[in-house]
Parts: sequence; structure tokens; C-alpha cells
Amino acid sequence: MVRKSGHTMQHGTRQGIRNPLPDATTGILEKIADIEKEISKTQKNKATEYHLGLLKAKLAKYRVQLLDPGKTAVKGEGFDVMKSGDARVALIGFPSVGKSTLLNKLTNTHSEACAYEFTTLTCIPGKIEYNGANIQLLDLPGIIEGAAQGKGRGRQVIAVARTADLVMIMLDATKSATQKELLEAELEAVGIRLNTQRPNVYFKIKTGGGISFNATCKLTTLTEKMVHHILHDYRIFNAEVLIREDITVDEFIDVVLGNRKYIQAIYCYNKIDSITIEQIDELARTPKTVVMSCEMDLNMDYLVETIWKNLNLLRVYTKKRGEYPDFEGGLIIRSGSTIEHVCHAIHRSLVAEFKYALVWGRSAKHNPQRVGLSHLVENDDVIQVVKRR
Ligand SMILES: Nc1nc2c(ncn2[C@@H]2O[C@H](COP(=O)(O)OP(=O)(O)OP(=O)(O)O)[C@@H](O)[C@H]2O)c(=O)[nH]1
Repeated sequence: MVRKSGHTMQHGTRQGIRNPLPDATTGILEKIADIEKEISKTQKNKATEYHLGLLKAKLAKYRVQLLDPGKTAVKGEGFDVMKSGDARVALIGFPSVGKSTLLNKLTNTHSEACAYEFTTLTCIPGKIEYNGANIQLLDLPGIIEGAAQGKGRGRQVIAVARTADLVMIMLDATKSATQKELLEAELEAVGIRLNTQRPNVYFKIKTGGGISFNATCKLTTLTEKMVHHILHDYRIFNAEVLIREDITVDEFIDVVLGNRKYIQAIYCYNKIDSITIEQIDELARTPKTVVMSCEMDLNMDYLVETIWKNLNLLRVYTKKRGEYPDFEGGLIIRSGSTIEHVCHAIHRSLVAEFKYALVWGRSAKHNPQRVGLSHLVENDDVIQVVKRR
């Protein structure tokens, strides 16, 4: 495989933002506050578990209403950055953690990083070129706390974060660990699930027949009664529920709502130049974590490498009949892609003309293997598409 070493980065256009917050949200906010108050007042035990489950279901419903972009946010204002490039990384962090400085370091261009808070007022799509992939890096305003309650510009930030392939949570190594928890809680509240998989549940709304409930494993928190009540609360009276893993009430609500985003996240601690070696060592041992210093240029290459790894991208090469593969070009696709995805990446009309493909490489049982559209490809595969005449 031909590897491009290092990375380059370019600035995209800076786009100004007007604050598009309409505020018909106050009613919902009050309801959310009431429910949150009730949840905090309710003691957690076997007897209240069920009641809490229902409250959580209600809470999730209102939060969705609050964040539904169709109802609450105006599209196309500043944040509506086209999803271009091969992958998109959302940079999220509190003010002054060093986001602008990081972008500047990776881009080598000047933008106004200041020693005061709230300097990043725009969403800058920057582009990192690494291993042949275009990675779009979005610098989102560091105003995120309270976003789930619809405060400030945070809601737009969340909407962009939901479209990302990877979330990069940037933290200040000199500050307390609560910043990480706060950000995680905010993302959680708006339906972004970090570093987890969609729960293994089959859920289908039907037109009749009531609720059919089955579980293929022992459930330790969720009960059939609770499932019935949650569904009732969402006005779902006919559905098939097959639970294949021991999930919680929250996870079941996620399944019912169906609009959760499961995104990989990495944590990056900046300003390690200002903490002790012992502290750095401890942080660096946490999973999915990169420790670095933008200002001192420490560990920046490792950060880009980690971004690349966590994006789960594959590179495959195409070849024409009788010719050598184009190892300079290559296509960047997501892992789990099939020959059909590859065809789409080459040209959108190719699937219609597809006869079969020949594959050389890790995904092939023998070289070459003749495969159909549903064949899963692997990194570094070489693919020759044969068209129908
Ligand atoms: N010690 C130290 N300071 C840093 C480092 N990186 C950035 N800073 C400082 O932190 C301050 C804030 O940096 P910015 O890059 O403006 O932070 P930001 O996250 O973009 O801030 P907002 O625009 O407010 O969201 C600046 O004074 C930087 O010089 C670092 O690695 N070490």
C-alpha cells in the first residue's frame, strides 16, 4: 500500500452565524425542568423503578421536541456545512480549551486564538488530508453546557455533532475531571451515544395485534410491564418487541425513539505542558484518550493518527481489466462497506450496469474471487468491476 505520510490541513470558509433561536421552547423547558425535579426527588429503589422509567420516557420525548431541527432550528445559517470529504470530525469542548490553537497548528494559518473565553464564534470546516482521506474537521463553538436545555447556540452545535462520523472531545488537562462528565451528559441528553452500539433489540411498529413481547436473555432491569407502559406513553399499541440483550430502561427508550446517533468519540487532553508527568501518565492510560499540547507541539501526529484509526475507514483500489491497480488513487470508504458501496463511490450509474466484481486481497477466499454486490470489502482490497454488456 502506498501511504502518504504526515498530513496537511486547509481552512475552509469561515461562516458567520446569526442566532436563530426562536423561543417557543419555554413551555417544553418548563416541562423538562418539572420532570427532572421529580426524578431527582424520587428515591431509586425497586418500588419506584417503574415510575422512574416512565418519567425518563417522558423526559426523552420532550428533549426530542426541543431539539427537533425541523421545529426548533433554522436551517442553513452558518452551521449548515455541507458534508463533504470522506469523513467528518466534530471538535467539541468548553471555551478556551485550545480548539482554535489546535486548528491553527494543523493548518499553519493564523486565526485569532485569544486568552479569553468565547473566541470561536464560527464553525470552521478545516480539512486534514491523511492516508489519502479527506477528513473534515469542524470547530464548534465552545458553548455547549446547557445545550440540551436549548440554551444559547449549543443546540446548533449539537445538530452538527450529530452528523459527525467521530466526535473529538477536547479537554483542558489543567481543569477538573467534571468537564468530561458535563460534556458527556450534554451529548447523552440530546440523543448522542458515545462509544456504544445500538442495543440489540428488534422493534417494529405494527398496524394491529397488540404488543408482542419476547426476550432471548434474562433481563435484570427492564420488565415486560415497563415495556408496555413506555410504549403506551408513546401511543404505540401494536408492535413487536424482541429483546436480545440485557438492556436498561433508557436503552429501550432509545430503541423506541429510534433517532439516536451512535458515534465513536475520542478524548483529547490539551495543555499537558502545564501538568505533572504523573498526571499526564494517568490521563494517557484512559481508553480512547490522547494527551497533547498544541502550544508545545506535543503528540500532534499521534492525535491525527488516532482520529484516522477511530474513523474506521478503509482504503481499496480499483483496477481496469488487463491493467495494474491504481495504487496512487484508491477509494476511501467506511469499514463494513460492500462492493455496492464501492460502485457508488466510483460512479452512481455503475450499480445498474454491474455484472460481477473480481476481488484480490484480504476479503477474497482466493485471488481473484468473483463476487456480487453484497460482498464485504476489506482494507487494501483490489477490485475490478465487470459491467454487463
Ligand atoms: N499552556 C497551554 N496553553 C494553551 C495550549 N493550547 C492553547 N492554549 C491557550 O489557551 C487559550 C485558549 O485557546 P483557544 O485556542 O483560543 O481556545 P478555544 O477552545 O478555541 O476557545 P473558544 O474559542 O473560546 O472556544 C489561549 O490563551 C492559548 O494560548 C497548550 O497546549 N498549553
